Amino acid sequence: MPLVAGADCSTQATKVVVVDADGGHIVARGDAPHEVTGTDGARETDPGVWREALGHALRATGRAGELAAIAVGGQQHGLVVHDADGEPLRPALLWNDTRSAPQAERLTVALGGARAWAERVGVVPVASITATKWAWLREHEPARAAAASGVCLPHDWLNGQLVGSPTTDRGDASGTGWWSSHSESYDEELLERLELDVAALPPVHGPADPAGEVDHRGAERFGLPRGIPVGAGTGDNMAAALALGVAPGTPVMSLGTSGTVYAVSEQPVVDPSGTVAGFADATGRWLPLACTLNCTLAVDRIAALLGLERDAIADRTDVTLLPYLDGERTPNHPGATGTLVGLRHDTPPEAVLRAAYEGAAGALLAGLDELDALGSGLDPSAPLILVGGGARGEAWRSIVRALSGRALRVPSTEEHVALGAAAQAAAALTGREPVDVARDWDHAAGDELPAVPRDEEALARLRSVVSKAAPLLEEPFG
Ligand SMILES: Nc1ncnc2c1ncn2[C@@H]1O[C@H](COP(=O)(O)OP(=O)(O)O)[C@@H](O)[C@H]1O
Ligand SMILES: O=C(CO)[C@@H](O)[C@H](O)COP(=O)(O)O
Repeated sequence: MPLVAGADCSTQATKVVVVDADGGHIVARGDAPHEVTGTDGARETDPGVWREALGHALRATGRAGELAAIAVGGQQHGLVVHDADGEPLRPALLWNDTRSAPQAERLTVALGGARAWAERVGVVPVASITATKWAWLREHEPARAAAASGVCLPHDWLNGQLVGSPTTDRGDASGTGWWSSHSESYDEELLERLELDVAALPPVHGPADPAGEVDHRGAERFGLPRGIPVGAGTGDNMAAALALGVAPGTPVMSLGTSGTVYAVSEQPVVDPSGTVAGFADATGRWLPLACTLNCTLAVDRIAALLGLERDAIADRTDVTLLPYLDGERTPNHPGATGTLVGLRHDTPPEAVLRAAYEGAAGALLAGLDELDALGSGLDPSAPLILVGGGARGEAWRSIVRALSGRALRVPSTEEHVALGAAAQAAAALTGREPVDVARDWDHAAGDELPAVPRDEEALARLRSVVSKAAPLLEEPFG
C-alpha cells in the first residue's frame, strides 16, 4: 500500500500527514513550530525555518523514507525573495504583515481603482496581497529587491527545496495580485509597472500537473526517497477546499491564525469592494474568499489577558469587542487596534471573552454575507463546514452557530490543508485528478450540529459598532 504525504506550512507551524494513497487514512503525523517575528505591523519568518520545520515534521512521522509521493500546501501571499541558488535574501514578509498598506492604496489607484483590479486580476490590493509587499520591498530595501533572482510564495519556495527550483499553481498564484484569475496568466503590464521581471516568477501549474520529482538535495534535506513525484501543492485555503471536496453552494469557515470563509464557484468572482477575493482554486474552479487577520490567536490572547480558559464564555453579552490586535483586513483597517465598547461595573470577564469571539466570528460572517450577495449561489440550507484549529473549540462552535443561524458540520478528521496536499501527492503518483482522489477519501464527513435561530441582536450591535468605530479604526491611537 503506497504511502503519500501532505504538508501544511501555515503561519504557526508545519504539519505533515502521511496517508495511504488508496483510502486516504492517516497513518502518521508530525509537526514543528515556526517563529514569527516583528512588531508594529511587521510579521516575518525566515524561509529557512520552514525548511527546517518540514524536515522535523517529516522525521517526526517516522515514515519519510517510505513515501511514494509528497505535496505542500502553504500560507498564502507571503513574499519570498531568493538568489540564483534559491537561498532567501531576507525573511519572508507574511500574509499578515500590514506594513504595505500605503503601497496597497497607491497600487489600487494606479490601475484605475478597485473595480478595475477586481475585474482584471480578481483581487483588490490590501496589505496581504503579495504585489503590495514587493512594492514595499522596492521602496524600503531597493538593493535587496534588485538582487533577487527569484520571487515566490512560501509553498512555491518549498517546492523548490524539493525539486530544485520553485513552482507554483493557479490557486496560490491567484493571491499574488500579479497573476489574473480571469485570464489565468501573469499580468505582464502590471509586472512592468511593479518593475518585476516575469522571468523571476515560478511556472504556474494546473491542478493535475506535478511540480517535479524530489532531487538529490531534496532527498538529503528531508530524508525522502530520491525521484518520488511532488504534487503541484497550493495555497492553504485551496488545499483545505480540495480535501473537503466541497460542491458549489456549501460554505466553509476556517478558524486558524487567519479566519477565512469561502465557497467553490464554477465562475470567476468579481467583488469591487475587495472584501471577497476572487481566488482560483486547486481543482480548476474558483474560490471566492474573505479573510480576517485576527482569529484564534487574537481570541486566545484576550482570554489570557482576562485570565480565563478559552471556553469560559458567558451565555450572553452587552459588550462589543473588535479584536483587531494585528490591524484588520476584513473590514480593511490595517492600522486598527483592538476596540472595546460597552463596559460596565458589573460586566463579568466571561462576557468580554464572549464579545471577543463574537467580534472575530461576526467579521467572518459579514464576509460570508458579502460572498452570498455576489450571487455565489450559496445554499441557505447547506451546513457551514467548520475547519482549522478553532473548530475543536466548544466556544467557537457555539458562537459560530449562534451568529450564522446555519447547521454546522465539523469534519471528524483534522489538518485539511495537509490532507488536500496529500490528495495532490496521491494524484501525482497515480495520474488521477486530485479532485477525484479527495472525493474518494471523503474528509468532509463528520458530526452535524443543527441550526439555531440567528442572534440578530448581537449581529446588529456588531454592525453598528463596526460602522461607528470606522474613523477610530482608520486612525488608531497609540
Ligand atoms: N481545542 C481548541 N479550542 C480552541 N482553539 C483551538 C483548540 N485547539 C487549537 N486551537 C487554536 O487553533 C489555532 C491553530 O489553528 P491552525 O488551523 O492550526 O492555525 P494555522 O493554520 O494558522 O497555523 C491556535 O491558535 C489555537 O488557538
Ligand atoms: O491570507 C490568507 C488568505 O487570503 C490566510 O488564510 C493565509 O493563507 C494564512 O493562513 P493560516 O496561517 O491562518 O493558515
